[in-house]
Amino acid sequence: MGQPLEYPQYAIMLNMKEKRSVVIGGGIVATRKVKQLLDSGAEVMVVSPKLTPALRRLLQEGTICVQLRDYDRVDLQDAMLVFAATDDQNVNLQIAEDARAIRGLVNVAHAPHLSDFTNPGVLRYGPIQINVSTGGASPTLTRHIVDKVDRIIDDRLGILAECLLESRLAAQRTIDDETFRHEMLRRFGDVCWEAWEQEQPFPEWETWFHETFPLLTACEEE
Ligand SMILES: C[C@@]1(CC(=O)O)c2cc3[nH]c(cc4nc(cc5[nH]c(cc(n2)[C@H]1CCC(=O)O)[C@@](C)(CC(=O)O)[C@@H]5CCC(=O)O)C(CC(=O)O)=C4CCC(=O)O)c(CCC(=O)O)c3CC(=O)O
Ligand SMILES: NC(=O)C1=CN([C@@H]2O[C@H](COP(=O)(O)OP(=O)(O)OC[C@H]3O[C@@H](n4cnc5c(N)ncnc54)[C@H](O)[C@@H]3O)[C@@H](O)[C@H]2O)C=CC1
Repeated sequence: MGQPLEYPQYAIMLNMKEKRSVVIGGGIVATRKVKQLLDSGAEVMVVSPKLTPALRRLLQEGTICVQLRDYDRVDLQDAMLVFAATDDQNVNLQIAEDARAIRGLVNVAHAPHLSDFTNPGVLRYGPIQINVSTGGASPTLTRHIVDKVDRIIDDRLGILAECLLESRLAAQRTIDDETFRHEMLRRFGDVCWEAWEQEQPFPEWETWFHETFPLLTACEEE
């Protein structure tokens, strides 16, 4: 069961593409973890004598590897992330100990205070990801916060993030002076943010830049 954490958790965004994760357990919690890992491009192995229908389907499709038996410490070989998600607390604790011996990072489903990492509630809008954590205090509270944030943010903000990425790439190609480029991107980002808040159309980078610096553009064209 949960206990207060000694320190706030360190926030990090992991690129899981082709990285190996092992999920021990084949129940409801394990299924949720597997889906989230697959969404992030991870390679997933599940170890459990029983599987939910969703996990069975993923096995049949060849999307995950499965050892259809009880956990054994060899299962942790080469795993970057380990999920101890069985309904047997002693097995979960043994997995945590074994994972630490091989320096893997472990999530213990029944004990946030014994976990190296926990999963936050996640909201995605295009490239934007908003993560919510209560430090293990209350997953129900996490879900309410997620729902509330989702009522404030919309998909247009995801589209804006994609447009801003394009404008940054364009600016990196065309403006050599770093200080000036950063200042321009900051100003353009502020203008776009305002447009999102006011529910106005987003300005286009080239047009905005040329309108803001007509003289500069005229010099360039000469
Ligand atoms: C520490 C953490 C570890 C981790 O899993 O990483 C953890 C641990 C535990 N969860 C428990 C219970 C529930 N978990 C959920 C749901 C979610 N749990 C998630 C994360 C986390 N859960 C991490 C901390 C997050 C934070 O810090 O805020 C979410 C946000 C994301 C995710 O799982 O990916 C996901 C939202 C899914 C969605 O939005 O759909 C529900 C609600 C539901 O299912 O609807 C319930 C039942 C109601 C309740 O208890 O509130 C129990 C008690 C078990 C028992 O009593 O036996 C423990 C163990 C303990 O606390 O001791
Ligand atoms: N982190 C979270 O969000 C939550 C955590 N929990 C905790 O997670 C535990 C698991 O919850 P559920 O998935 O709902 O349980 P579940 O009963 O659906 O699944 C348990 C799974 O563990 C497997 N298992 C049991 N012993 C095993 C072993 N020795 N080796 C490999 N697999 C083994 C079973 O075959 C089964 O597939 C709960 O007991 C609870 O403590 C519960 C709810 C949410």
